[in-house]
Amino acid sequence: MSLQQVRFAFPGWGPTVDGVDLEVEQGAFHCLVGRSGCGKTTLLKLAAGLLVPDSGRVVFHGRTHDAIGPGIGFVFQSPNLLEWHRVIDNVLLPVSLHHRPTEAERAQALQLLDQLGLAAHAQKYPRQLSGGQQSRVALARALILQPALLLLDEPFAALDAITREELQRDLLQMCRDRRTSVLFVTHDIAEAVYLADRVDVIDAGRIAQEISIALPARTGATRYSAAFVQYCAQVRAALHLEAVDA
Ligand SMILES: Nc1ncnc2c1ncn2[C@@H]1O[C@H](COP(=O)(O)OP(=O)(O)OP(=O)(O)O)[C@@H](O)[C@H]1O
Repeated sequence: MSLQQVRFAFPGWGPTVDGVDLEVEQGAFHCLVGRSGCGKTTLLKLAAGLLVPDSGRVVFHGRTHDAIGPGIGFVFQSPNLLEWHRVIDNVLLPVSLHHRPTEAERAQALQLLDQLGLAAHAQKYPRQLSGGQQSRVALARALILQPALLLLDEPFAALDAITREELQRDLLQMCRDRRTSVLFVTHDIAEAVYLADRVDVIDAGRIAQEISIALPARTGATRYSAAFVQYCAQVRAALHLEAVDA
């Protein structure tokens, strides 16, 4: 997926996205980091085709696209589950919009839930789940059609630190296994450095800096490594945040 010289302004306002070039290669994991209001969500909606650029192009699989199709999964900050559907049927929702799910598709949904530690909860309703479990269901729903590209807008922002770390680990694993390309918006510098191959620092609707992250396979120890701390410092500097002395 690539954004080429994308510009966008809300009617009556100055540019929110101001000439962005961004390329997400297959299997790559990119994080967009920036201050509140810098245009991250708008950029993600442009990438999804939920907004249309005033100029420039969004290209997905070689074509300019104009709507979220089966090749793209989207996860919002809140899980947005359908309260009157069981967990399994929430996961199968993107399938149900096209046809009645087959047994094979139900098995696939159950497998996804199993990978996310939710096999025992498939028949429950969303209100019977914790916030972290609901986020996992939203992730499973976004993955059910095996999208080539996953767009996530601060999906773990409302979660406690422990649940968040577990979900970050599971998300990385699932995207790596499927070679899913990811564009992930977050305010959290450590989250971005842990997840990303590349962090794009956004400022006033532009990419202010691109930072490639070359960490070995992420494990629990990664967050305490010198290289990890160094990358966080680099992102902080790009955001003009006060330096943290080692
Ligand atoms: N519908 C709208 N009409 C006018 N301006 C809007 C609209 N939606 C967003 N904006 C403005 O566009 C700018 C960028 O918003 P956006 O939601 O993309 O920022 P963000 O970086 O995702 O912020 P946050 O981190 O707080 O979620 C903000 O100044 C916001 O006020």
